Amino acid sequence: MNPVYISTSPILKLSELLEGLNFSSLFVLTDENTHQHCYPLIQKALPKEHHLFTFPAGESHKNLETCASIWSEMTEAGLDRKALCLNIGGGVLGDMGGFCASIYKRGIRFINMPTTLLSQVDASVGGKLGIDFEGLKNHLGVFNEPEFVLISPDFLKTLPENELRSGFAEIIKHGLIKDHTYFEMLNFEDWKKNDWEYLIEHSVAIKKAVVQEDPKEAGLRKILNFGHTIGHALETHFLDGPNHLLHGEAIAAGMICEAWLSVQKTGLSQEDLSQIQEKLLKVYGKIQISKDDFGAALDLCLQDKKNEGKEILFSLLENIGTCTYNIPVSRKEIEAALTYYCTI
Ligand SMILES: NC(=O)c1ccc[n+]([C@@H]2O[C@H](COP(=O)([O-])OP(=O)(O)OC[C@H]3O[C@@H](n4cnc5c(N)ncnc54)[C@H](O)[C@@H]3O)[C@@H](O)[C@H]2O)c1
Ligand SMILES: O=C(O)C(=O)C[C@@H](O)[C@H](O)[C@H](O)COP(=O)(O)O
Ligand SMILES: [Zn+2]
Repeated sequence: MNPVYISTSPILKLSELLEGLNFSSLFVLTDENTHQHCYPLIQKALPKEHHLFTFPAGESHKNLETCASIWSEMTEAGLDRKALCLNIGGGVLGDMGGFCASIYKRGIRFINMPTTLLSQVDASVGGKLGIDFEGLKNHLGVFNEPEFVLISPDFLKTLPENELRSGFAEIIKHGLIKDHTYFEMLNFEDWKKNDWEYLIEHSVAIKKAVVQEDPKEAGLRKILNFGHTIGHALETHFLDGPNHLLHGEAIAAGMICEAWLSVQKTGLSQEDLSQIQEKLLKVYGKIQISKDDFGAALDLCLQDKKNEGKEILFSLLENIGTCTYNIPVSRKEIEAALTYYCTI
């Protein structure tokens, strides 16, 4: 895996790192918010001549149409194979910018500067790139590594609170799947008071260790997907409506449903379920799901990338800190998990 740097002097670090790369031109990608809040914080580190492209923010723009606009811009800017793409943004921008760079002229190099908590602790690390397609999360994509990831916790100063909370869900996931002590030390009572710098470092270490063992998700890496089979289905189902969910909000609900399934299927204790549920509900509350949503959510689970043939395969907990994968779960059982969530 290529290096992940965490630095409180992003201008100095980026200048130094850019010097080591021999590139013909620099293409900088931002969305409308990171253009305003993040680009100015590192502009001084960039060569005066660079090409800046900004697209609209949000999950609903993580699609082929935005990719087409990025590829057109890269073409108009005359980027050759030695060009370098700098992604400044959250998970949407990193996933899509990396994907566009990987496809353009069969691949140019790219760098990730993640600017949300979620992208700093999770999305920027591990080389999963892609976009949503026909209402399916990350349906088109590739595995490919950035030259490096440069994380600056300073970016978080302008991040809206609901986005910070969304990122916290992936941190909670890291504790649940790999590190009981980490889960226990998280502050759920007053979640905004968590020590983000420490959590970024520790979560990146957990994610790196898993990805290094299984970069292309042949097995072990599936544990990083705990909460995501049902979480993605909910995120996608509610994407364009009034009950729109951020990624982490959907995953938080998904983790409760999948912790319940873990009690039924992989021996998670009832006490552990109660603890997980209580802590997640304290931070995220309960999302509005009704029986009318179940059919669409169940159909979406059929498209999960962990599945094999017609079998829906989940990653489930054995206890807090240990996760197993490739557990077949029937439609009926998923429906029961959603019903459980509705009744808590
Ligand atoms: N590749 C992976 O391994 C991986 C892992 C987890 C999630 N993801 C993907 O990541 C996406 C979610 O990422 P996200 O939560 O970062 O969402 P995002 O990229 O949409 O960013 C959230 C919002 O915050 C704004 N923003 C970003 N940085 C800011 C800053 N510093 N100050 C002010 N505003 C800022 C953005 O413009 C956007 O409106 C989802 O599409 C999810 O599927 C990918
Ligand atoms: O890195 C991984 O592997 C993950 O599963 C991390 C997830 O948090 C992330 O949301 C990822 O994008 C999900 O990937 P997908 O393969 O389920 O689309
Ligand atoms: Zn995720």
